[in-house]
Amino acid sequence: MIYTITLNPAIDKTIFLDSLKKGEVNRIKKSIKDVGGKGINVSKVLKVLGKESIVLGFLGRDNKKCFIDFLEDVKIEHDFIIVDGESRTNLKIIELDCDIHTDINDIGFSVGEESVNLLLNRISSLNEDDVVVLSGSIPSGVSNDIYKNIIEILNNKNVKVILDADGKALIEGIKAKPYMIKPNIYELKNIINFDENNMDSIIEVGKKLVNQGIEKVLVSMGEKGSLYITKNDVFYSNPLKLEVKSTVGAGDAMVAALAYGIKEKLLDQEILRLASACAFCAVITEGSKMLNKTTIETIKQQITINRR
Ligand SMILES: Nc1ncnc2c1ncn2[C@@H]1O[C@H](COP(=O)(O)OP(=O)(O)O)[C@@H](O)[C@H]1O
Ligand SMILES: O=P(O)(O)OC[C@H]1O[C@](O)(COP(=O)(O)O)[C@@H](O)[C@@H]1O
Repeated sequence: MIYTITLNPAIDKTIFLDSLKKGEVNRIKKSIKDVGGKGINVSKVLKVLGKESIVLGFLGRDNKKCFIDFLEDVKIEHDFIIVDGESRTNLKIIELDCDIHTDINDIGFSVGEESVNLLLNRISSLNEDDVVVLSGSIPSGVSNDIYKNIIEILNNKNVKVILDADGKALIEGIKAKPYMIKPNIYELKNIINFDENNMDSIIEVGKKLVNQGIEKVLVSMGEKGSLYITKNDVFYSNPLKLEVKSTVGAGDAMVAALAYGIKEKLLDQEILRLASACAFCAVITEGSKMLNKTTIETIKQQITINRR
């Protein structure tokens, strides 16, 4: 089974306005809401790809219904630890005049030690064939080394872990050597300094991480495409020129393809092709709505992968 772990779920509220004027009253043209948070988004894409997954993590008691209703509606299994308070709402601002997309992500609820222990116990029951996705920010009350602790538990059981995190959670997490990581270029820059305009420099950083014991590193570079670095290969997925509707969930769509690829034992090149197709499909989809499988298949045919 694939388990996705979302410690800090979110309702993504996307608002569309002509342009954001700081210090003034702004009028919204249109707004949409999606149930999100990184792990939940990964499970949504896995569902579209035809793979079952179970969503674990924390959920705020006060608005848990909208998450649970949505997941049950799309038939995604879940087993959350319910905590006091409300799961956050993250604001995604789209300025139509200048096509600038801005994310404002809330801190979220606070989680107590007892809830953390309940989650760690749940994770301890996973087995060798399982794949685990750990992604997103860490809520307050939870230590920055939670991902490191979880990876250590799972590595001891030979469970493959994909880590998609930022800042201290990523720095700590990679110390435990997860099977895969999917940093975007900014997340990677936060942990190691390199020249982001030089592809060889990015590859060198990826190889360094692989030499430290992380098997595969997928570096996503927004509109510049992505690099997949493994022990023996480096593949580059070329960007596609698309009408960008929302980049929210593009990284999560890639992570879903990584988990799918592990389970289906796909070749690295095919994993990258699928990851790119899912990401591009997310980019042409409004908010973080469910993707369309046929669109993913169509985009897949247009993707060029080069060995570097
Ligand atoms: N503006 C864009 N134009 C085309 N593709 C994009 C764009 N933004 C993201 N993507 C696609 O989505 C992938 C993930 O996006 P990225 O911004 O790097 O990750 P994250 O969503 O994790 O921050 C990219 O590698 C690319 O394939
Ligand atoms: O946990 P974080 O880092 O605040 O991120 C949460 C946000 O990430 C998302 O999962 C989108 O992530 P990506 O754009 O990186 O795929 C949103 O649904 C959510 O609002």
